[in-house]
Order: sequence, then C-alpha cells, then structure tokens
Amino acid sequence: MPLKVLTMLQHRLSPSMGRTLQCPWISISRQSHAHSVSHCQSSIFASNVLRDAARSAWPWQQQRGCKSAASSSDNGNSVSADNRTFFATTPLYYVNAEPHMGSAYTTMAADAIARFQRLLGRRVTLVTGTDEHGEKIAEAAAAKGQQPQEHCDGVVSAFKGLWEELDIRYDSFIRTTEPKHEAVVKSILSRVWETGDIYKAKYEGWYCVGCEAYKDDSEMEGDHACPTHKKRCVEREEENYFFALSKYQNQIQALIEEEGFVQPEARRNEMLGWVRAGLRDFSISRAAVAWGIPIPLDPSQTVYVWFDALLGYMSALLPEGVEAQPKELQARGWPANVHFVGKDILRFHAVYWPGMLMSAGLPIPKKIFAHGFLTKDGMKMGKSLGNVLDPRSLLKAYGADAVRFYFLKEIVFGQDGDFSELRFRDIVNAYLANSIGNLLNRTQGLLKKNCSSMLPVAASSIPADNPLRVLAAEQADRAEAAYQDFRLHDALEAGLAISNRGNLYMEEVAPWTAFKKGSDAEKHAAAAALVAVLEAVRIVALIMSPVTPGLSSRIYAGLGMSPEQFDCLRWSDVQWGGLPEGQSMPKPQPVFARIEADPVTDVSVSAVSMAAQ
Ligand SMILES: Nc1ncnc2c1ncn2[C@@H]1O[C@H](COP(=O)(O)OP(=O)(O)OP(=O)(O)O)[C@@H](O)[C@H]1O
Ligand SMILES: [Zn+2]
Repeated sequence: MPLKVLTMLQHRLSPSMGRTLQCPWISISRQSHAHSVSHCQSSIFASNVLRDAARSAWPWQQQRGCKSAASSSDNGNSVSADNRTFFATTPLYYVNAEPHMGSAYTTMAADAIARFQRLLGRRVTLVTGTDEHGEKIAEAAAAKGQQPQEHCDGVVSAFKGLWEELDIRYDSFIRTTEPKHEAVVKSILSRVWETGDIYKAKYEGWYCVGCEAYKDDSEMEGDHACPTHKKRCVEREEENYFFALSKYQNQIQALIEEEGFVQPEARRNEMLGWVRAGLRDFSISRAAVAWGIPIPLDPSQTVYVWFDALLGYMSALLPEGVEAQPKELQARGWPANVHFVGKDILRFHAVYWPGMLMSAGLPIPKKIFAHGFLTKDGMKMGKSLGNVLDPRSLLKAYGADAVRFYFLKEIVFGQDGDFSELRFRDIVNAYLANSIGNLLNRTQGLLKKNCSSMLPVAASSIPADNPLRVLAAEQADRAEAAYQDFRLHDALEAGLAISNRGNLYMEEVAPWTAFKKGSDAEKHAAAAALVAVLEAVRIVALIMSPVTPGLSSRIYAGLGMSPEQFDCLRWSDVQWGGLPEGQSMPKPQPVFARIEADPVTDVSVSAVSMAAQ
C-alpha cells in the first residue's frame, strides 16, 4: 500500500478515536460500541492491518475467504470452471507517434471492463502493447534522425507513462520487437507454411502506408485517396509471399454469421458484406521494408506488419522460451474472450486473424468488439492526420477519474463522439463533484455533527422497502448486465441514478430538521436516513469503480474502510447491507473537487455528437 494512502487514512481516522457516543436517543450497547472502536482500531493501525490482512477484511469478506489484495482472484462470486478466466486485449498501438486520446480511449474502456471482470472473481489477463515494425515506423524514425529501435523505445515509454497516469492496470505489455515475439512469429509462420497456405506471387495494387494495406477501388475516395488518412495511395508492384485466406472463405463467413462474434451489430453487417463479396488472399511479406522480422526461409523479405502484430496477442501470454503450442497457450487463457479494437482495424481482427489461426490450428477468439472514433471536426483523430487531443493536458488539469468518466459515460461504446471541453467540465462537475461528492460530504457532515461520525445502525437494518434500497438493487442489476455487454455508459448511468436519487431522498427526508427539533424517534429515523444514504454511496462507488477507481477508493476511505477492505471487494458487495453498525468515519473531506479553473484545450466546444453508425 502506498505510504501516502496509509498516512492519509491514519490522519483521517484518528480524530474519532476514543470519543464518547453522542447519540443518546439511539440505544447502542456499550459493548457494541466497544466492538466498533476495536474494529476501527484495526483499520487505524494499518501496519497491523498489513501484517494481518485477514483481520482487516470485513466479516462478510472473511466468510468467503478474502484475506488480502493478494488473494484477489479466486474468491467472491462463484464462476463456473470454464468461466474462471477472462482474457482481453487492446490493439497493439503503432508507435509511429506518441499516444493520443484515441489510443487512450480503447485502453480506458478495456481497463474498465477488465476491472469489472476482476470484481466478478475471474482471473483476468489484460494485454496491451505496441506494434513496432514496418515502413511507417522506419519513416518516422528517419524523420527524427533516429534508428528505428531508438525511436520505438522513446515512444513506448510515452505509452507506458500515459497508462500509468490513466490508472490502467494491464497484466502484460508486449512489444513486437521483443525476442520472444519474434520466436512466436517464426513458429506460427512455419506452422502456416507446413499447412501449405503460403505461396509466392506478384502483386500489383494501391497501397496506403498509413494503413499498411493494399486498397480496392471500392475502399478509396477520388484520386485513390485513403478515406482514413486522406492521402493518395501509392501504386506498387511486388513479389511477395501470400497467405491463402480464400481457402477459409466458408469457415470465416460462418464465424461472422454467428451472433456475437463481431460486435456491435452494425459492424458485423459491414464485415459480412465484405466477406460475402469473396475473400482474397493477402500478402504477408514485404520486399522493400527492412525494419521487420525476416521471413525464415527467405530473409530478403520481412513479415508484413499485420501478420506480425496480431501474433503479439499470443506472445504476450507466453514466457520467454515457451513454444507457441496450443497446450501452452490454452493453459494461459487462450483464446481471447474479446479483442477491443477501433473500427479502422476491425477487418484485420475479424477476418484475417481467424484465417491465420485456423491455418495454424489454434483456437480463435470468442469476440471482436469494434468501437467508434473520437473525431475532430467530423474526422477520425489520428497520429497520421495529426489532429489529436493530447490526453496529458487533460490529465494534468482534471485527473484520471474525470478523463475516464467523461469518455466512457458520454460516448456510447461502439459509436463515434466528438470531444467538447465545455461539456466535459459540465458533466464532471454535475456528476462526480455534485451528485456523488457533495452527497457524501454533506451526509457525513450531518453524521459528524449528530452522531460523532459513527453509524448508529447497520445498513442491513434499513427496511427492504426503503426507496433508496429498492432503487440501489435495481440499478446494481442494470449495471452488472451493462458491464457484461460492454455498455459502459449504461453501467455508469445506473450508478448515477442511485446518487441522484440519494440527493432527492435527502431533500425528502430533510434529516437536519429532525435533528434540530424532532422527537427521539424522529431523530432515530433521521440518523437511519443518513446510514441509508451512505450505504447508497458505497454501492455507487463500487458500481463506478471500474471506471473511476481513484474516486471510488477515496469514497471507500471516506466511509472508514481500509485499503485491504476495498482490495477485497467483489461485485457481490453491491448488495445492500455492507456498512456495519458502529462504523466510524474519518473527518469529512471532499472526494472530488469541482472544476473551476480555465479550460486547457483549444478543441471544439460544440455539443458532443454521437453519430450513429
Ligand atoms: N480517433 C480514435 N478514436 C478511437 N480510437 C482510436 C482513435 N485513434 C486511434 N484509436 C485506437 O487506436 C487504434 C489504432 O491504433 P494506431 O496506433 O494505428 O493509431 P492511430 O492514431 O489511428 O494511427 P494512424 O493515425 O497513424 O492511423 C484504433 O483501432 C483504436 O483502437
Ligand atoms: Zn490509410
């Protein structure tokens, strides 16, 4: 645990120590009070907590065997044996330039979904990384007067630094220049070669260096321009090695016809149209590109960057020296439950990739999910076009939670969306600072003033028909289904529906009036209302935690939980009844500061557009 968190917790928790209970109108036996203080002590003396993590887990966590963060994978919700693992990937980003908001978008979404899956108790492997070979990289390095490897190293550290700032928790980061990856590429190439699916032939066509792909007439705009890169493709003629993709026409078509393999539905239809038009073999080597992995039997050619990069998902799982054999791969979670990609690279994942795997005799991924584009003036933000939004300036000004929340809540995952800083600020202030942060803060203020910051009753004693309790149960179910289906905005809206209702509930109950001039019974009801709101906020924090992990941790700490307790949290803890009687809260502190400073970008301030595809 970072020292800073520890110190903060100690600082926050200590003022309530040894204080006498100031709610005479509520009967808590001295014994249960003493019990709650000792519970509180075990949280405060966090060094003890670290030594004996089991003691710091809450009772229901201990029941299911959660001892500490280290035991995070296999307890909690039960998952069936074939459902225990979850392996997801982001694209391996091309290192022709530093990451931008578009690269961050896929990674934030994949990270949120991986975090949700960890909460379900699955053993999650989230793979990200970088695609470092090819013509575009060699060109980018030359433009800077650098060797390709030196250029790649610089850009890779920018990617890794950004993932850290964005709170991305990946399990494996693969670089396609790693020796273990080169070994995997050569081994799979040999398998495909042995299957008889590789042949040499002459190719002539229009090539987009931006896409690193040949384009059909139907895939180009006027004057042979690439629609994504807005640049004229170049006419090329080469003798290359080809992969016999057309041999797998029927199998690939059947795969895409299967419901759920390609999502969303609009993207699946697009792929179906493309496949039904007839698959053509594609070239898997380049004669003119030196910056790549040499073809084992013909080192005068290097492996085509897409054939190379897709295999990175495999090498990411394998330790150095372990062969890319089906048994080894399956033991490490192969195949992927889902590859998250932008729609620009869907075809490589939904068509070429399954073809390659079929040829190599390896299991194919279960799902490919293609999301939309972050756009600027209606055009895809991209490194090649240079019309990018720099995530670092947003992160510096607003922090990771705000950035993650805005993009995942405001843009429906699967559709395009334009960024607006004005909208960003409004949304973040309205929900994170007001609806959630303020609700927690003012409720804790009342608890401090009237109940010495200690919960007079357990959340479980709140009646089952309490409107907040009823709504929290409904919205937790909604959020679970939404996360399972990658509808991140919907999952977040479920959390926000609870906090919005919490604010309304406070206005309806107006506990401050009862505390001022109510009878003992009314004061009791007012105190119970505070418990209900705090319990609702606890549930909101858990529902939102895959997207706003920092904010959720601050809320948990604000509710008096120790880091070990929140490391042990599972999705099943969205159930009502987590906050125990006697739970002591630290001094109320804002968990999310309102954005007041000047905007930091010059990016369009138009309303967010969510152009349906
Ligand atoms: N504007 C964007 N909106 C959403 N995702 C994006 C965007 N740009 C890049 N991505 C993500 O990055 C992937 C492409 O990675 P790549 O490294 O090729 O980035 P790029 O910026 O699109 O590069 P280039 O502009 O050179 O084509 C996409 O499939 C998607 O996952
Ligand atoms: Zn292109």
